[in-house]
Amino acid sequence: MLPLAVTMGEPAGIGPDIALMAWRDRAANNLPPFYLIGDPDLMEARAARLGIGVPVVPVEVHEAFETFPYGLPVVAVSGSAADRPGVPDPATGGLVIESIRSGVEDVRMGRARAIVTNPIAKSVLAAAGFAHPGHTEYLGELARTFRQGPSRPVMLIWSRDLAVVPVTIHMPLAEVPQRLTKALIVDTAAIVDHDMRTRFGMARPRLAICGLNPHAGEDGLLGHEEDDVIRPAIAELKALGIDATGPYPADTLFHPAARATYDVALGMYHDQVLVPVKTLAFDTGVNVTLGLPFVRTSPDHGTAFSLAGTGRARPSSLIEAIALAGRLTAPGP
Ligand SMILES: NC(=O)C1=CN([C@@H]2O[C@H](COP(=O)(O)OP(=O)(O)OC[C@H]3O[C@@H](n4cnc5c(N)ncnc54)[C@H](O)[C@@H]3O)[C@@H](O)[C@H]2O)C=CC1
Ligand SMILES: NCC(=O)COP(=O)(O)O
Repeated sequence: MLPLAVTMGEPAGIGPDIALMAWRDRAANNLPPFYLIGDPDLMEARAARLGIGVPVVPVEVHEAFETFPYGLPVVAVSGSAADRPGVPDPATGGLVIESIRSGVEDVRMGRARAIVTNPIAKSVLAAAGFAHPGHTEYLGELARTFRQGPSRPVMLIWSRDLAVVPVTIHMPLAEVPQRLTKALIVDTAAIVDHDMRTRFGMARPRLAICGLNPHAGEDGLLGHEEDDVIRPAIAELKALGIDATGPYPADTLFHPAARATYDVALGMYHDQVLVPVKTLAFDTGVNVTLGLPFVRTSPDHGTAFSLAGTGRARPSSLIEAIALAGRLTAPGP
C-alpha cells in the first residue's frame, strides 16, 4: 500500500507540531502510513522543543512506508528552515512551495496515494513571490501536469455536521459581485455533484445554493444577483439533472433542521460558508480540494503562529484530514 504525502506547511506555524502529534497518535486514530516532506532538521528540533518523544527519521520516499511504524519518516526537499516558532521568514518560501510541488509529484508518479497539506501563511508566501492566493489555486495549476488534463479546483470544507463550498474563494469581498457568473456557479456545482458521487459515494447529492444578498435579495429589493445570475444557474443545474435548490438566505441555512435538507451548501463567498462550518466543527473540519485528478486534504485551520512550539496546538483537524485522505483513496470492495 502507498503512504500519504504530508507537506510541512509554514515552518514557523503549527504544521510541524501537529504532524509530529498525528504520528504520535496514529494508532489511536487508526491512521494510514504517511510521510512528511520538509526539513528533517527542523522537524527534529521541533520534536525536541515539544518533548513528545517522536523519532524523526530522514528517508527516501520509497523507504517511508516501512519506516512509518518506527518514527515519522521525513523526505527532505532542498532548503532549510530554522526552528523559530511564531517568527515567519519569507526566505523559507521556496522550501514551503517545493514541499507542495514535490507531494503532488509523488502522487503523479505513483509514490504516494494522496497529498495532505499543512497550513501555509498566504501573506508570507506572497512576500516570497508566490503567485497564488492559496493551495487550492496552486494545486489547480500543478494538476495540469496530470494525464487527465486540465481541471478546476473547488474548495470543500467537510465535516460530519456540515459540508460547504465557497463559489468564489480567495478574493476581496468587493470583487465578489463582478466575479460571480452563471458559468462559475454551474461549473462549481457540477464539480461538487460529480465528486460527491465519485469520491464520497453519494447517489444523488443535494446541493443547497445560497443567495448573495440579505434575504436572498428579497425579490430584488436588496440586490439583483439572485435574479440575474444565481436563479439562472440553478435552472441550468436542474436541467443537467443535478439536485440544486435555492437561492436560500444564508442566515437561516445552517440551523440543524435546515442542515438536514441538503448534503452540501454552496456559498457565494468565503466567509458566508466558512464561518458556519468552522463554528460547528473547527477541530474536525477538513479542507478537501475537489475537481483535481488526485486527492488533497488539509486541516481547516491556519498557521496559528502563537501556538507553534508550545504544545498547545490540537492535531485533531490534521488527523481527520489524514484519515479522510486514506478513506477517499482506499481500494474499493
Ligand atoms: N490551508 C491553509 O493553508 C490555511 C492557511 N491559513 C493561514 O493561516 C494564517 C493565520 O490565519 P488565522 O486567520 O489566524 O487562522 P488560524 O486558523 O491560524 O487561527 C485562528 C484561531 O484558531 C486557533 N487555532 C488554529 N488552529 C488551531 C489548532 N490546531 N489548535 C488550537 N488552536 C488553533 C489560533 O490560535 C487562533 O486563535 C494566515 O496567514 C492564513 O493565510 C488560514 C487558513 C487555512
Ligand atoms: N480559509 C481556508 C483557506 O484559506 C484554505 O486555503 P487553501 O490554502 O487550502 O487554498
